[in-house]
Amino acid sequence: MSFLQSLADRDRVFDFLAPAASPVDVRHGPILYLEDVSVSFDGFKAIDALNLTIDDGELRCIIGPNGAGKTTMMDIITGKTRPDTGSAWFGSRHDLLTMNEPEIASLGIGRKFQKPTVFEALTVFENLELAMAADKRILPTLTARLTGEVCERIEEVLATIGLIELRHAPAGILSHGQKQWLEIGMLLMQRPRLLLVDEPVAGMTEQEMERTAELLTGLAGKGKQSVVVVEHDMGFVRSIARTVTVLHQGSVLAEGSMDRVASDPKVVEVYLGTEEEVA
Ligand SMILES: Nc1ncnc2c1ncn2[C@@H]1O[C@H](COP(=O)(O)OP(=O)(O)OP(=O)(O)O)[C@@H](O)[C@H]1O
Repeated sequence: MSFLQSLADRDRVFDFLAPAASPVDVRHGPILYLEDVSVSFDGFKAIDALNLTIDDGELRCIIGPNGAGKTTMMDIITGKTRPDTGSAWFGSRHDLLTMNEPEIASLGIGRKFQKPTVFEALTVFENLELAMAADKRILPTLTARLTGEVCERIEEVLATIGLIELRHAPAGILSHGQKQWLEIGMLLMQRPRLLLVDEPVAGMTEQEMERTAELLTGLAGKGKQSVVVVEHDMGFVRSIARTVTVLHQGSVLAEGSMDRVASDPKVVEVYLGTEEEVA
């Protein structure tokens, strides 16, 4: 069938005309809701009856010793790992356990892995442009109007991540911290509602850590993004944390303000004898 013929086919739904996934509904509850989630690997319970609730616009830090289940929890939220039991909802409409990874990403859940994976030969601007093109709901070449919108969004994101001056620089010359911000920017291009960020400040200078703290706290907000940060650096967690969740052996050991969890004897006990220190 020719393209013109296919346009005349009244029953055909084109990808670029299809409505975007129904928006996340947070009117009556949290943006992310995990209930009684468990998963075992070869009989070992990596996640054990985990309950976690993240509110719209919240910035949540997740801490826990090595092997506590932090990565596995992120894998479950993004559809990479399917739990054996439990439920996982994105707002009140989207049952995450019925969806695959691309479907979950297109709902507005973005994940930033620890190592930055920007395209080094492309400029900062081009990296952001490419991130937008990866959004199947937008055809960047469709019309000039769309291209204008894309450019506007890129400018907004450049300002948010503090890389306006470096927009034409190849990503390969950026510092480690700047690459991390660019990758966060690439996620922002698709206007996620929930950002999962894994160890964002590992390997950063003090100054870069401060800038990252500002960036992440600035991103979180009702109707903007909710941000979940998994981080080992306790100084950084203290600098950004409102609510901290401590994972241990696949379930929540403690939750509350940094001061509250840091003085919880159960938390002190699991961190004793490890390299990390809750301070
Ligand atoms: N695919 C898998 N197969 C077998 N075991 C796994 C698998 N994924 C995770 N595990 C185990 O599950 C437990 C939880 O691992 P996970 O990586 O989620 O912990 P973590 O809190 O992210 O640790 P870290 O801080 O070291 O990254 C660990 O004991 C790990 O060895």
